[in-house]
Amino acid sequence: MAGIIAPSILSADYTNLERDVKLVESAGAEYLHIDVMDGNFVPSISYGPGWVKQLRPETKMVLDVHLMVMNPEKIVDEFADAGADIIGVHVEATPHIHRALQMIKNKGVKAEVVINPGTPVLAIESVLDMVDQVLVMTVNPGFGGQKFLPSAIEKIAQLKAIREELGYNFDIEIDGGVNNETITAAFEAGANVFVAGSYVYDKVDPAAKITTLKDLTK
Ligand SMILES: O=C(CO)[C@@H](O)[C@H](O)COP(=O)(O)O
Ligand SMILES: [Co+2]
Repeated sequence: MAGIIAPSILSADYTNLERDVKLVESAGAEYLHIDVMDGNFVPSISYGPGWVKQLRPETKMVLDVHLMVMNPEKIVDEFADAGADIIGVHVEATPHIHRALQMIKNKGVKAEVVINPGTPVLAIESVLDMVDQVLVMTVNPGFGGQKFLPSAIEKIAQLKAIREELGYNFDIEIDGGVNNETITAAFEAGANVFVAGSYVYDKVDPAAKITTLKDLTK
C-alpha cells in the first residue's frame, strides 16, 4: 500500500485557504495535517479548536491534528468535539501522557503520541500498546521549512521492530523536512504516513508534489 501523504496546512496561503485545501484533496492526499501551537511548548501561535470546527465541513480528508501545546489534556476534548480524526500529543508536553491518550480514545478519536528529535523511543514504550499512530518528529517542532534530521531513521526502525515483536498496530508518521529526497530513507525504515508542508505548498504545483511523494512510497 502506498504511503499516506498529509500536507501541512501551516505552509498554505491563508488568503486562499479553501483553494489550497481542495487542491491537495483532489491530488490524492488522504490526511490534512494541522499544526496547533501555543506560544509556550513552541514559540509560535497558530490555530485553536474553533478554526478546526470551521474547516471540518470543507473537506473529507482525515484531519490529523498535531498539538504542540503544554498540558494537552486540558484541550483534547475541544479538538475532538471540533471534528479532529487523529489527535497527537507530545510526550514532552505533559506528565500525564497516558491520561491524555486515554481521553482522546474515550472521545472515539485516533490517539497519537509524538516524540521530539531529542527524545528516545524508550520514553513512549509504555504507551505503545494504546496508540493508533506514533509521530517521530524529523525536525524540532515550531516552524515549517526546516531541514530533515536523519537521526530519526533509527527511531523509525526501532518502532517498527517493537510493533512486529509485540503485535501492536500503530502507524508510523514523520513530520518535518519531508521532500522527494528525504522521504525514501524514512519509508524504507518503516514510516507510512508523511507530513509535508513547504515541499508541497511552496513554489509550484502542489498536486504534482503529492503525486511524486506517493510514487516514492509504493
Ligand atoms: O509540526 C510541524 C512543525 O512544527 C510541521 O508539521 C511542519 O509544518 C512541517 O513543515 P515542513 O518541514 O514540511 O515545511
Ligand atoms: Co506537525
